[in-house]
Amino acid sequence: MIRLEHVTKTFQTRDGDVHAVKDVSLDIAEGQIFGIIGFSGAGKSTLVRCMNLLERPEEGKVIFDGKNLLDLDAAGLRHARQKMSMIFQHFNLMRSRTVYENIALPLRMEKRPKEEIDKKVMELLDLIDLVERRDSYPSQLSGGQKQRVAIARALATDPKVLLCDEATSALDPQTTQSILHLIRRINRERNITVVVITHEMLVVKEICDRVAVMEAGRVVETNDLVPIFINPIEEITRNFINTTNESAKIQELLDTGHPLTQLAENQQLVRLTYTPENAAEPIISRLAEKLGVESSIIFGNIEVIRDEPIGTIVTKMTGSDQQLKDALALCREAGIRTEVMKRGNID
Ligand SMILES: Nc1ncnc2c1ncn2[C@@H]1O[C@H](COP(=O)(O)OP(=O)(O)OP(=O)(O)O)[C@@H](O)[C@H]1O
Repeated sequence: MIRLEHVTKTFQTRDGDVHAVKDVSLDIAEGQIFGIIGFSGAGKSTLVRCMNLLERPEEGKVIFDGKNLLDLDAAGLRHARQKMSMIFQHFNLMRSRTVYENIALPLRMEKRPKEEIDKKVMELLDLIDLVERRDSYPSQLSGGQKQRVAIARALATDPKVLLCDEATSALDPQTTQSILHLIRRINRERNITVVVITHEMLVVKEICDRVAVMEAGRVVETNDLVPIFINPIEEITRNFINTTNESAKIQELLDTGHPLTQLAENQQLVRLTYTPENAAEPIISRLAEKLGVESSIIFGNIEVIRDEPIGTIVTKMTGSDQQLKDALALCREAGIRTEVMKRGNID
């Protein structure tokens, strides 16, 4: 549906060039919810704005529905943009217009007949569950309600793609959940491809089918949701994933030198991540029986991602240098991901 090929965007500023997006290639399939995650300044907003040419990349191709948008004339681009709607963190509603008028606006700009506009707006008000608030002004609505109106307005022109730039970042967790459910419903029921820009892995975990991780203008890792949780390659990806479970707390305990994380010279602290396929493996007893390595569990957690349970435990393993190395190898052989968080002899 959307393909970016070697997209590069540089801003010229008084302080020099800012390389916001560097050589990014991505493939977003029709019907997918595609997440782009990264810290502030990673280039996510610029990248998504390159998708509808709100920012014009100086290099690369932006292919939407088989056409390179950079080759289109003004009319062609206008037409393509009607099929790609966008919602924002701060909703961007017209404050002087009612809910009804805000949703009707894109249709009025297209000079659609009044009856058609009325039918469409009422259908969308029903979808966002705000029929009763049709005559309210944005200032009379909660943040979640405002975002619902923005979503309805974005859907008015029957887009094929919905671009969401930090759409839930200004909302509380409960409202975030309800907006994410609405986005997922729209995706499923209307077959609208969704691109979600976020700095929160919880958002990715909740609704995305596939995710790209951005760092300093580049996409450093892309994968489907479950594999990226089971086997993240880049450190930044691992850090994002750890924000979705309590195992990040272990890092805090490590950083503050908590007694639980103090190690003797013959110990190592290891995070083990396992999936249903290898969960049956009695790894802790096998380490003891086969290698004589003792393990004490200091943390355990199971997350369910797309109905797939993914377990994490953090263990303190005790043994000689060789035994500890063999322990890691045995875990890996069993398909369990291992990450040594700390070694006793390098305190
Ligand atoms: N119009 C602009 N002019 C100059 N620099 C810009 C412009 N827009 C973005 N940048 C710079 O490009 C880099 C990437 O910004 P961008 O907003 O795309 O990142 P982001 O990952 O979306 O971060 P945030 O979530 O904070 O918006 C930043 O260094 C930013 O300051």
